[in-house]
Amino acid sequence: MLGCILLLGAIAFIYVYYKKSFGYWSDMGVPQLEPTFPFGDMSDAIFRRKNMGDKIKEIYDRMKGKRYVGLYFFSRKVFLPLDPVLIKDILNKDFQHFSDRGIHYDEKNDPLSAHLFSIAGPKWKNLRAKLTPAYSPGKLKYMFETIVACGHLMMEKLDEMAAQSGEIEIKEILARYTTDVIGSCAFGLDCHCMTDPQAEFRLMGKRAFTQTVGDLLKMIVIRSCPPLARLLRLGVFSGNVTEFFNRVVRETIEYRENNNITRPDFLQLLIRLRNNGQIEEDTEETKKLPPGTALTMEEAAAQAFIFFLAGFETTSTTISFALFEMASDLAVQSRARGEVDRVLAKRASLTYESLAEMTYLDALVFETMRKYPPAPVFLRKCTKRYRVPGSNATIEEGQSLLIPCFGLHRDPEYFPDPERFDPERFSDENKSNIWDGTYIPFGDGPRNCIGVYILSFILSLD
Ligand code: HEM
Repeated sequence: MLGCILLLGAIAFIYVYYKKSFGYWSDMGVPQLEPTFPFGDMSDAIFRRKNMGDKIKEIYDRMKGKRYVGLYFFSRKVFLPLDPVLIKDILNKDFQHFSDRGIHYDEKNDPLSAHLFSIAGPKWKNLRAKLTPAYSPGKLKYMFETIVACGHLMMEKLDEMAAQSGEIEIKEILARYTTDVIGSCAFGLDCHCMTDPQAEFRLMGKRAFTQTVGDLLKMIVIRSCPPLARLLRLGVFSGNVTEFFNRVVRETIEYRENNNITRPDFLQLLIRLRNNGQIEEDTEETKKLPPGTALTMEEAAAQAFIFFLAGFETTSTTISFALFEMASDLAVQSRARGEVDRVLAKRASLTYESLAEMTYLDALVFETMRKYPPAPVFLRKCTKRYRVPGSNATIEEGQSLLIPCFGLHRDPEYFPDPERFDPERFSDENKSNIWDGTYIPFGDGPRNCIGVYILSFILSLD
């Protein structure tokens, strides 16, 4: 009996607490929706009735005309800026207030989660500066031949499949292609995904992006109560995935060091960073950073892991949508094919330089990422109290922000007739008409996508 009374009391207390919390934004004069107990505004996304990108776009469309909206994830307060000028300020000019993403990581118990995408504060700043040269176009030139070789292998596989009857699941083939590419460029390993659909790298990549009910419950604990997640030692990824990537990186590094092998790949750059704390001669900027940046084995594994994770799914999704649009519009397809044929006719084989001549293909990829941004919404965490310019609204330290990339990209005010696929929007004549801050597939500001140069290779060489 006493137990029942205590339970009812606790539920009543939580209910009242949530109800009070749900008035936070409107009390501050920030527009909000109608949050429901206990999930706030996010029950559709939590229960997978809608994906997060679609849910935030729905809110974006509904609240269009406002500069920002206040949301609730359970009782947590989340700020959603809608105005591209404000978004640009948050990501660039006022970056010092929003330098983190607020993604859970646990260096001690789950070191693979402590990668460039998730880590925070000075540690991120330091590592980003040290890793930036590894992602530069100069360093990436060495990957060119590897990517071309993976592309040839895929063409052979597609020819073989086309000769048989039946459908081809192109997204799966492309995921195997991009896994092979990233596997060679990041780890220097031949992952064999194109020849073997059950290759371990492919299975692990698939597992990392699949969410089981157990994963969902774990995520709810991680997002709503990070200290409890740490106490329970909940890993962000499944145990198999963590164990696999830690092992691959450790074994490969040890093998290279014991046998004095060096290879022109991302792992080699990490090995140098691990041993020397730097990749290149220190620049004026990196000299100013605090010392002690040499990576541990676990930290190196985490950086190779994010290179893999951030790389293979985003690029295979983009190529799949580009192929879908080309299959749906033969004029677009024949223009792209004509350009590739013209450029290739000038040379015996594909070269690094020839990519720069494929301007229509470039525009086509840009338009694909406008219509189908692989990261439809991305995150920031407020690290220093922020007064929203031109208003009385404030964002407090610790609160999260969602950046509505998908909403902006499909907003008819910025991209007329947004459902129409039209690479001409990104032609040399037209691209200057795109409003600043409305096209952000790679994010923006100091914490934008570090892989921009690599992916232009992977996408164009397909
Ligand atoms: C179509 C392909 C890709 C898209 C659309 C994309 C998009 C993004 C976006 C939106 C972010 C967050 C930006 C922000 O918060 O402002 C990001 C971050 C990041 N991306 Fe990509 N990405 C792609 C491919 C890649 C590739 C190929 C790599 C590496 C091989 C990569 C590595 C990363 C990393 C490490 C970060 C975190 C950077 C940091 O926090 O300092 N991405 N990406």
